[in-house]
Amino acid sequence: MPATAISLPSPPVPARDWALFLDVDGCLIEFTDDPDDAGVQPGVVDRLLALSGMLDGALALVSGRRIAMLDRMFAPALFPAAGLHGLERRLDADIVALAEEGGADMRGVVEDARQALAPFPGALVEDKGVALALHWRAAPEAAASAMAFAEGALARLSGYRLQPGDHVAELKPDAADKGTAIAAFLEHAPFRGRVPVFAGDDLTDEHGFEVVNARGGISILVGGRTDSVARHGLADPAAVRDWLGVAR
Ligand SMILES: O=P(O)(O)OC[C@H]1O[C@H](O[C@H]2O[C@H](CO)[C@@H](O)[C@H](O)[C@H]2O)[C@H](O)[C@@H](O)[C@@H]1O
Repeated sequence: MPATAISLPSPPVPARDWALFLDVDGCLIEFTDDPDDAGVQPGVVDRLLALSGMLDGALALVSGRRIAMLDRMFAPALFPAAGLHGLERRLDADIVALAEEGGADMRGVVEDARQALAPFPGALVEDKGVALALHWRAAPEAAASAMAFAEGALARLSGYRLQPGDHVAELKPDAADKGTAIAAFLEHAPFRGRVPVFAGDDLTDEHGFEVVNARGGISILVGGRTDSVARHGLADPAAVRDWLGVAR
């Protein structure tokens, strides 16, 4: 039975035998109206690098963003990462893409999405190549139109699924999710054989929580969602940074 975040116990302090997986938006960093305005607070990168050293490198970012965008946000660090909700992966040097860039069908959907959201100032279309996000954080009145557009567009995109999120609807290939990405990392050094720990806030993170729970790990819901399978909770990104030991 899912529990409310407020009833979830806090996670233990990070331990040397963990494989630590961290979601980004809404978990490590606060939400902003425009995804391009989101930034990583001072001290976060240095602390994550220190934690990665403590874990012999077993720390990865697991995000809906592209890995190239994560690299810009967390520069100069290049952490192991899963991007696009698991469709991109980097264990050490190279980024492996599990789905091809969107073709003509996707280009048409992107153009039509821009038209569908044009009447709603502040609503945004984020073109991620193989995936597409329709955002309405700054235009809540666009929510129903964005969801209706995304549901309708699925018929035009073979092999795609709708990934709902926090003030966002995303269209992405159904080839992977955050759970399959975490499971794949756990097959390889330095992640293999460690206690999997995953912190995240959104519906896409539930796939990761399920994998971590099934392996006896530690799942951590950030925020107050009430429909999660996570077994631990933290209130917000500031609490996540405190838990990780980021200096204030
Ligand atoms: O898996 P995550 O790292 O949490 O990424 C999920 C999506 O995050 C971004 O959108 C979210 O954050 C934006 C910036 O704060 C916010 O404006 C938006 O409302 C949120 O949904 C990102 O833009 C997406 O591509 C990610 O999939």
